[in-house]
Amino acid sequence: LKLLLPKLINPSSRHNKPTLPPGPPAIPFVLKTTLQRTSLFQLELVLRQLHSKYGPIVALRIPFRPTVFISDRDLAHEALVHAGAALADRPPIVRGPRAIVSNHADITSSSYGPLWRSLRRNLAAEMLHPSRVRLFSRGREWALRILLDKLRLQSENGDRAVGVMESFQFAMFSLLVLMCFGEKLDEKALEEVQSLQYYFLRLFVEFNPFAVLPAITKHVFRRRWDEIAAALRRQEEIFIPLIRSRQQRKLGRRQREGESAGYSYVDSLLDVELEGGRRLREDEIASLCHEFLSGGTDTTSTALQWIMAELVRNREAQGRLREEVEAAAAGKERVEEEDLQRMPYLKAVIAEALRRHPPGHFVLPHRAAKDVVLGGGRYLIPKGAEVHINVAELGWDGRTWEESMSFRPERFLEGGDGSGVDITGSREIKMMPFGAGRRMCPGFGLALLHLEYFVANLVREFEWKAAEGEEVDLSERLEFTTVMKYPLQARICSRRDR
Ligand code: HEM
Repeated sequence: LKLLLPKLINPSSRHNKPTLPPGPPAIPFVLKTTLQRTSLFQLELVLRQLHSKYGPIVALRIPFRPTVFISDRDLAHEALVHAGAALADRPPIVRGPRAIVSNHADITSSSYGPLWRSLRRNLAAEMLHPSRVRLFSRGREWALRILLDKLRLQSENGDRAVGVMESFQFAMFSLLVLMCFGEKLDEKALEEVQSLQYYFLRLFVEFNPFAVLPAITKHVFRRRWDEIAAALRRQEEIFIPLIRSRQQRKLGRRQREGESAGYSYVDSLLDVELEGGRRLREDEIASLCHEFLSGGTDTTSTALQWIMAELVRNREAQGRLREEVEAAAAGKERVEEEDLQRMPYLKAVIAEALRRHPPGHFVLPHRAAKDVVLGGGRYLIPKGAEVHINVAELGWDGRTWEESMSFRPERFLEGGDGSGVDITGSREIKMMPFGAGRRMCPGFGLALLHLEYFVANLVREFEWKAAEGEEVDLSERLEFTTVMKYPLQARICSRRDR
């Protein structure tokens, strides 16, 4: 390390060989430990300063695990697409709650290998392929009804503004639970599972006392450890009977009564054959269900809230969208899925909101499986380094986007700077709310469908206005996703009473 450090810090000793990207001097061990215990995502402000000092690629010289931050679209494309395979790994998960919750069986934190491949292929082909997604159109109608009923009740509040995020989350969660377990759970059960999900999500961004020496810290923070273990047990108590019920159904011995769907994520997981022919255990299936529910609900409802917030602020955009929706679904009770294809402005509104307010400001951490060189041979990302890409900064880059901080859906229509943008980033990256490359979010198609279907119907059903005399505040706050600091309060007036 002594030999290496001067070279890393002093660029003149480079001799044109690729070197670690620029950055502040070596970070002492104490800081490394703190970084590991808190979330790197909380460093966003510090990073902005580092990027303005060192440029679009910055390395923190953390001993044994240099950590690289990228906020430039070409470098991001090089890292995620060209060098995709070498940077498709994930850092090992820090021990403690994160590891217990994922139970070493989820897609998100699996290293780039056979387990990840089997699980991801199963999710993509058996659940998220358009032919599978179509199986749940009745479920989407049902979830939409839940949402509209809740909002209608809220709108009876006269002209007062009401908070809408909880209703968004509940409807989205009900739908994901139906897709996951094939069952419509009652409201009480749904609320309990949902509150457990939020409990686990918070663990990701809170201070993690078990990251260092868990064998000791778990005794020091005994109460907290026991509380997490109890929440996990409770989640399994709820999930495992639901999993068994699908297994019985598969074996032709249907046990549970009530409404159930013909297909579910659990059904696909029961059929997964891992390397060596092993099947997934019940507790592993439970972890994957947890991942499906948390991955699918929180991000999508966060995005939905940002979209509706922008539409409340931009009455002109809301009016234009409503006209498009009315024309495409004329004479129908609801906007149906096939109508969405005739709504370019709706797609533009959603793309613009995802650019301006990506629910995740960073992709999940990537890890270099071997030495990788980026920036035309200039920067070395050594094996074992962590790589973080700043999704939000890419979408706000003034070199790519005109008036990048304004909400202007028109830019995604013909002739605009976002026209024809490839959201998967395979050709080039201009924005990447779902990441890009091998680890890109497999749920992006489903998320876009849910957003389009819900937004079109929400705008058709209600007029959305700000609270009397107030403007919607777009300040941000980091939870698991980047949410509205002041959750949206809107006056929602049914358009059926006009
Ligand atoms: C608006 C909604 C959503 C957004 C903005 C979003 C965003 C992301 C991002 C940025 C990543 C990390 C990519 C990377 O590390 O390079 C990711 C990964 C992932 N997402 Fe999503 N996501 C959304 C919805 C969903 C849905 C609906 C599902 C599933 C039903 C899902 C499942 C996953 C999974 C399993 C991964 C891990 C992929 C892997 O490691 O291979 N997401 N998502």
